[in-house]
Amino acid sequence: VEDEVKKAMIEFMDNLSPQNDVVLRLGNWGWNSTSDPCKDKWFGVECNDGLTTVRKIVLEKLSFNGTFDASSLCLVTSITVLSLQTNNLTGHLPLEIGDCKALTHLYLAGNQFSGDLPDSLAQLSNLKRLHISDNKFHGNLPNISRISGLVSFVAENNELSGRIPDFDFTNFDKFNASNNNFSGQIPDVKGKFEAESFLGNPYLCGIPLPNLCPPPLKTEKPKKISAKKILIYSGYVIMGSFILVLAIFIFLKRKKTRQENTESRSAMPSSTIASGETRKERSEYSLTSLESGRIPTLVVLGSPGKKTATLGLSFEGLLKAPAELLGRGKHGSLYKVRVENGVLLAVKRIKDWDISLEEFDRRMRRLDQVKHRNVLPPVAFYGSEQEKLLVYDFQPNGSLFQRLHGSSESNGQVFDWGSRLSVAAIISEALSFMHDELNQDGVGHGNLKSMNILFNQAMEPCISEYGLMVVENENQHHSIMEATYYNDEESTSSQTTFKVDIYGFGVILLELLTGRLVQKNGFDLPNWVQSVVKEEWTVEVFDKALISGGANEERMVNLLLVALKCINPSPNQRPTMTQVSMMINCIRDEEERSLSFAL
Ligand SMILES: Nc1ncnc2c1ncn2[C@@H]1O[C@H](COP(=O)(O)OP(=O)(O)OP(=O)(O)O)[C@@H](O)[C@H]1O
Repeated sequence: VEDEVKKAMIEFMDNLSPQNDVVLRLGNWGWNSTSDPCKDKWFGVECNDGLTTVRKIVLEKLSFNGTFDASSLCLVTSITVLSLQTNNLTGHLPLEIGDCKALTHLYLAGNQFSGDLPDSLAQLSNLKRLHISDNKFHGNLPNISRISGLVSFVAENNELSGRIPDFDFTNFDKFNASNNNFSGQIPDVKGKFEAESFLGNPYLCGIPLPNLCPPPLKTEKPKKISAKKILIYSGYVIMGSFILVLAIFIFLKRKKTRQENTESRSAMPSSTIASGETRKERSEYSLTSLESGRIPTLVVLGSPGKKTATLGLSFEGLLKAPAELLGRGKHGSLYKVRVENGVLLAVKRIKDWDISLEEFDRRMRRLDQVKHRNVLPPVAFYGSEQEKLLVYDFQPNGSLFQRLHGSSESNGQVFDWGSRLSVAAIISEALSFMHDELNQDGVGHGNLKSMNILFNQAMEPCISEYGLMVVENENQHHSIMEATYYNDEESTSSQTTFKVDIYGFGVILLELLTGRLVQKNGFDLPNWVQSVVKEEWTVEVFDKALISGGANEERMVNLLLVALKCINPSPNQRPTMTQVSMMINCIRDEEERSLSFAL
């Protein structure tokens, strides 16, 4: 370990325990300039395997009564875990804590710290656990909700005030803000924490506390309407009624014409259902923007014996059915629709897809020909100039995104290393198959992400929404993260779409390995992993749940290497999906061999 590091650590220790008797004790514990923190195993210090870098400092229950000199300690930028719990440390938490950039765990509970928490805490973007309970911290919390990987915040018994930041509680396993002076509405805790986590804050309100928040104050009194205005409004009403009568007249006339049209089209093949746009009931979504000149048709795909086809799916039935909005992505909205016979469907409504109707029709029929058990085929489609509808069977078991980042109670299952490796292998095989089959057509997935990996009835992962995007000219409207999919010179190649998928798949592998969200509040998973890996191979990247579950580190590193190949900034350097699939299968074979040895 370098001399500067040693010096900084000794300085930090001198401030922690200014009393001589402790310094004497330290004589036996190391912490002096003649020895090495790693090789001579200073008390409370843990290093990397090569004994060159200090990783953890744990100095708990030692009755230290000095101060925390972060300006010295944080010169040791490699520290990931710092625990000074249960001492008698006083003073502020210094601003320089923000320089301890690698920190993942910061435990300061059970001391006499006081003052405001510094804003620089919010710069610790790798932080997972922040425990500061039983101190005298006061003031507002810094914006630590921007730290996307945070899984616990424990701060009971302080004097903290202001609002509780809008944390994303989805990944949290511990949270306690009780016995402080927090006020205002509690943010949505996603049902993960009970009242105990918030009790003892007299001005805090809302779920999960029993006291509801007061309704927002009404600022404006209704104004009196003058006689002049009444006259104007009555004019509008009369004019409105006249327009309404006219509209009904035109509508009835058109309806009659359409009925005649429909009758004359009854000789069409049974898989193509023509329908008019009249309907008495309206479901939550409406297709009012359908252009009038064209009679919309719903094309039902699949063999005639296929379940959904025989259930007599029709466009009109689809429109009438009750629909629930599941999500609004950047490419369109997704609805869960229960059709007449009780079957649940997922209907994707895409607006402004720059694809001709002929190409859309050709593409959907082509996709219908390429079948893989782990790729969800559309069961029907509808196309007009302005919008396209894609109908899929509804998958009841959620997405990979939910499985990784949703609450563990919701599915009651642990997502262990074996299952994650298996998901990676299955999806890579399915994608490799699709890429091979559709190579000539140049149709890739185009929007591969963990939300588009769904678990079917048998809990097998399936790729959904394959081929819904035209990638060639998407550069203009891609998000910041996706911009890295492209390299300017190479983006015009017809193979771009496949390379984009490989990047997307690499990111899914990173999510499986780290358990972290891809991108949130400025956090960028690929960049983060690359920066940690660049320093040196480290287990810090991996999801703690995998490590505590006994996952094999070597195989995790091997999978990480595959992921890094996939997210290579230069598309041409990325492997093909067939190569990726082979690499992952090798890792899976090794895993299986090791399991059979263990038996
Ligand atoms: N067939 C399906 N069955 C059940 N759930 C689905 C189905 N298809 C998608 N979902 C889920 O519905 C939600 C919304 O899906 P949607 O496709 O609108 O999101 P998105 O992929 O983020 O959007 P976009 O592709 O426009 O970026 C997601 O959680 C997704 O996992």
